[in-house]
Amino acid sequence: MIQLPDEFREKMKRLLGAEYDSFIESYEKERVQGLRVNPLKISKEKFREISPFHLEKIPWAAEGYYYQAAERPGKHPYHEAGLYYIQEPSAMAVVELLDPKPGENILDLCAAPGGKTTHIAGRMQGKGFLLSNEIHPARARILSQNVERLGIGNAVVSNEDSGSLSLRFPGFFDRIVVDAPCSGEGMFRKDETARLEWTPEHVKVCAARQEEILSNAAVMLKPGGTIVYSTCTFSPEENEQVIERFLIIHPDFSIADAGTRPGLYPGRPEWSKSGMEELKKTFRIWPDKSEGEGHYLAVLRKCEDEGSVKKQTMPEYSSDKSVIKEVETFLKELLVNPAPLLLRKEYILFGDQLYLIPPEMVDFKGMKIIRPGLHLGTVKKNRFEPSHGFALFLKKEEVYLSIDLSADGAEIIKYLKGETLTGDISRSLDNKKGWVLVNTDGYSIGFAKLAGGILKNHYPKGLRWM
Ligand SMILES: C[S@@+](CC[C@H](N)C(=O)[O-])C[C@H]1O[C@@H](n2cnc3c(N)ncnc32)[C@H](O)[C@@H]1O
Repeated sequence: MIQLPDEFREKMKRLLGAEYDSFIESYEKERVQGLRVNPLKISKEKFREISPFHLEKIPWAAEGYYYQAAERPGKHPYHEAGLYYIQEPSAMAVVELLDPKPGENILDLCAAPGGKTTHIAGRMQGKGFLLSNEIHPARARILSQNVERLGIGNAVVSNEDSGSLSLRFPGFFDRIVVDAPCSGEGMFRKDETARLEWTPEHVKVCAARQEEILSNAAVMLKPGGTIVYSTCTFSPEENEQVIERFLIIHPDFSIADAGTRPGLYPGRPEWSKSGMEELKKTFRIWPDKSEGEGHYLAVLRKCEDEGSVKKQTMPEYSSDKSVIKEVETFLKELLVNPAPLLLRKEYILFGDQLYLIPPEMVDFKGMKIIRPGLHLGTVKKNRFEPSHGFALFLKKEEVYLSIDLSADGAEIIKYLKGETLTGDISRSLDNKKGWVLVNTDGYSIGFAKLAGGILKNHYPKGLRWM
């Protein structure tokens, strides 16, 4: 049995009373593993058909499945093609409750490594604007890689603190996720560091930080908008008590009634300071009652009549004619139907890197931005080189030149290792030349460049399999 902090055990015993034995026994069970299908790439029905894994439905998550730990889906070509995201099952409840819609402005405030962001983007279907923010620079880069891997084109990845963002985006977002940094008691089965770092003082520090982040989120929400607050911890100080204080300080907010959900249990008013009955409408996932590690969730709604929303200024899009001509020529050569992208004019150049930013993104001068939108590629002298992210965004049927490698074959492994592709594969493209979209079982995974019958591998060096 794993070693739990003594004070944690005592506290949970005090809180749970008769329910304690069952709770503590759950630490003797194996942790459960989940993956979430990425609808930007594949439908869940199709994925079930082609999946080499033994999948079982997660009751509270439309795109979520349990898999067997020994199957290691993180090491499969489908993972590199962004067909799914590996995510702890209870964490999938957050976006279910958020219920994002195509066309909305959505903020994921504490977003790395990207579980909620990739889930939200799947629901948005490429329409609307997703700002995905992470305070720690190294974690923000991992988040950006996951946005790329899942082929997301309408997200901006930023590296800001919540206070700075709130000055920039007052009343701007329809929905916000605050998946707050917490003491991680729900991670104890899988994460030794969370067990070692846990102290009652750490719980208090987390609670103060959560209140600050949630207050900043409140500023950025439109009247009538929704925040989902969540943690992966059990302590009432970071859950019911944070929501209780938030509602007292923000009378323009209330807890939304999200009904009942399979596997989700009511919040505990008796663990708040005032016994606030409304807290019953928040949710808990318990590791002994549901097949998940544990979570707390609250859906908060801002009332409708909050005065006018500040008008935002738009960014200065790149107007460099030679760059735009270069990329437009490239898109016409690559794409069967380039019109939808050619109509877009929201180009931004970061050095020699060209991005197409979501049209709703406001002026971001002075902000720390890791990924300002869809990364189209690098502007070189008299030519344009497409990015890996653009390959993952595209679909096989959208391009003139493509090859398809079986996920079970040797060629895909060669490609993922960065080797040059020769023989039958390049011959299948006759004497053509140019950028070729590489697919695995029909799903885009990267680019190669065809010249003289040889396909030069453009799978990024940093991602290559050893
Ligand atoms: C629970 S994790 C987020 C997990 C993520 N939402 C996902 O689904 O993959 C909390 C995140 O908050 C970040 N964080 C830490 N301190 C913060 C602060 N003061 N303000 C905002 N975010 C913070 C952490 O770096 C961490 O990435």
